[in-house]
Amino acid sequence: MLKINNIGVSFGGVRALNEVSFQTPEIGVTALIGPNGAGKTTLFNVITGFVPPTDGQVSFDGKDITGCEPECVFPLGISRTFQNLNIIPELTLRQNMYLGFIGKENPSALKSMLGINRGYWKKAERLIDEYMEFVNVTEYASMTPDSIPYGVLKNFELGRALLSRPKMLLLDEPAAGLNLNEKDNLAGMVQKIAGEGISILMVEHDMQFISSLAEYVVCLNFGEVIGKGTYKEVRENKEVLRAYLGDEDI
Ligand SMILES: Nc1ncnc2c1ncn2[C@@H]1O[C@H](COP(=O)(O)OP(=O)(O)OP(=O)(O)O)[C@@H](O)[C@H]1O
Repeated sequence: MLKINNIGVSFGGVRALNEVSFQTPEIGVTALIGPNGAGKTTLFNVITGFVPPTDGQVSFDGKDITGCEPECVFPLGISRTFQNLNIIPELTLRQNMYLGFIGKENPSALKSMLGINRGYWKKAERLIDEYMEFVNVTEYASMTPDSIPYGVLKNFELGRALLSRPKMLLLDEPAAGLNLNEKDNLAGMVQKIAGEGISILMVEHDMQFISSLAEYVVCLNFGEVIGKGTYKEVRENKEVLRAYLGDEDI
């Protein structure tokens, strides 16, 4: 589905990614792991068009999307969440949910003002209700983010990313900052989403969370792939262990 071929990214003198290649399975969950600064978020930014690669190609569903900007990548069916919450503080949760439509479908503003495309907005309202329900945030719909628990806001971001009904979902540290109960709930949701045929690529540090979900794992260190395969294969990979634990602990 997603093919990363020889990707390199340089930020001035910093080589953030170097000759990164892997392919995600057609369906299921792929985890992208690696120590801090390994290049995980940079790779997400390359895939979603926020950072153009210096070298290499990205293809999705057989289409070359290298260097495509976010507004071209998103309508192809790639949706994402960010490491930090991307929520407008002045808007209610429900109002923030509308942002999940921007860029996928662009209803005419004039028709909306004249009330000609009511059907579109009815469908949008229905989808918003459905996905807020799915991620268990309905009871917070009319509240602004400052009075909503962090775990709820993380769930909300997942729901908003689903609103565009993507083929692939990129989750940047979805379990970060969640308690055990919240992580369990999130794992259940991720499993359901994957079960519906949406391919998931997630950056995550929580190994227990990864082991319970990911069919395929790719490990980066200093911008390079140092291991890929099943969770078990990667966990037993000496280079991966060295990157996480240091030489003396192996
Ligand atoms: N816009 C930028 N300008 C310059 N250097 C950058 C930029 N973005 C990232 N880097 C550098 O590229 C490298 C990879 O960073 P990146 O954020 O992708 O790592 P990461 O694996 O996501 O780390 P973390 O787990 O801490 O989020 C780091 O050395 C970082 O300092």
